[in-house]
Amino acid sequence: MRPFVFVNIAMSADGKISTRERRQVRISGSEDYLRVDRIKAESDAIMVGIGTVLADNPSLTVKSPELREQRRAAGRDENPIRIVVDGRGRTPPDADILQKGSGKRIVAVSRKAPESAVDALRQHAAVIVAGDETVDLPALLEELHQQGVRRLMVEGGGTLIWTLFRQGLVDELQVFVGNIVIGGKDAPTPADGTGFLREEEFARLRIIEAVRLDDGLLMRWEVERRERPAR
Ligand SMILES: NC(=O)C1=CN([C@@H]2O[C@H](COP(=O)(O)OP(=O)(O)OC[C@H]3O[C@@H](n4cnc5c(N)ncnc54)[C@H](O)[C@@H]3O)[C@@H](O)[C@H]2O)C=CC1
Ligand SMILES: Nc1nc(O)c(N)c(N[C@@H]2O[C@H](COP(=O)(O)O)[C@@H](O)[C@H]2O)n1
Repeated sequence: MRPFVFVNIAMSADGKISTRERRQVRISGSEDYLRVDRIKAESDAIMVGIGTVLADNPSLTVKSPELREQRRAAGRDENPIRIVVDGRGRTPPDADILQKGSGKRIVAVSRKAPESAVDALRQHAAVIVAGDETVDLPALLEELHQQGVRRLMVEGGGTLIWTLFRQGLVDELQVFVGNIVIGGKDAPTPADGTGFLREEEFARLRIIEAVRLDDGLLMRWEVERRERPAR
């Protein structure tokens, strides 16, 4: 068993999620940031890849005091469990995700992570070891489900999102398309990695909602369920 997994990402009108220097850019407007805060507060856990932690240093906390209070009133931690997928244990111990806000943190590492890095991370987070070279995502999701995570939000980046799609582990995709063009063939996109080659491999989506938000567009897609071989 695994949690319901939904991806939320903001991209430019030309399909980029940051610049080619991987510098975080503001793509969402204020309405979308409020929406993101809401869906974060509704989630049991929020997950990013180490590339995002190193590039953006996000805290992934719930920003609205009202939403944090609602979570507390419901007997939950103020913030969802914050998870980093980090094969080699490269999360800096002073990263905002480990330091800012209350609540649980999990760093998921592979068996390739140096023991010294894992020991340092254990001072700030629970560490889950899954996979030999990279993090074994199906095993991680199963473990999260066992720990009570039912609704998992994935905030990026493109490599992690691609791997989840490749392994058939995404249930819903929410994309905010902002009114900017970033350009650059090397600028990251919502699903990077190697990409599918054959049409029968493509993840197929059904539209749930498309609404105007800020000066952009919010699209919600359901991912069609089918057996897809992991490569
Ligand atoms: N516009 C937006 O909404 C967002 C944009 N971003 C942008 O995305 C970029 C970062 O994305 P990426 O470099 O692709 O990094 P990423 O955040 O997807 O992390 C990927 C890294 O995680 C590690 N990893 C370990 N096991 C893995 C597994 N099983 N599957 C995948 N990765 C695994 C690897 O070191 C891999 O390189 C930054 O430029 C950031 O600004 C990130 C989040 C949201
Ligand atoms: N929804 C959204 N819109 C944008 O325009 C963005 N640049 C991002 N980036 C994501 O938000 C994280 C920042 O989190 P904190 O504010 O530090 O909690 C960043 O790491 C990206 O995952 N998102």
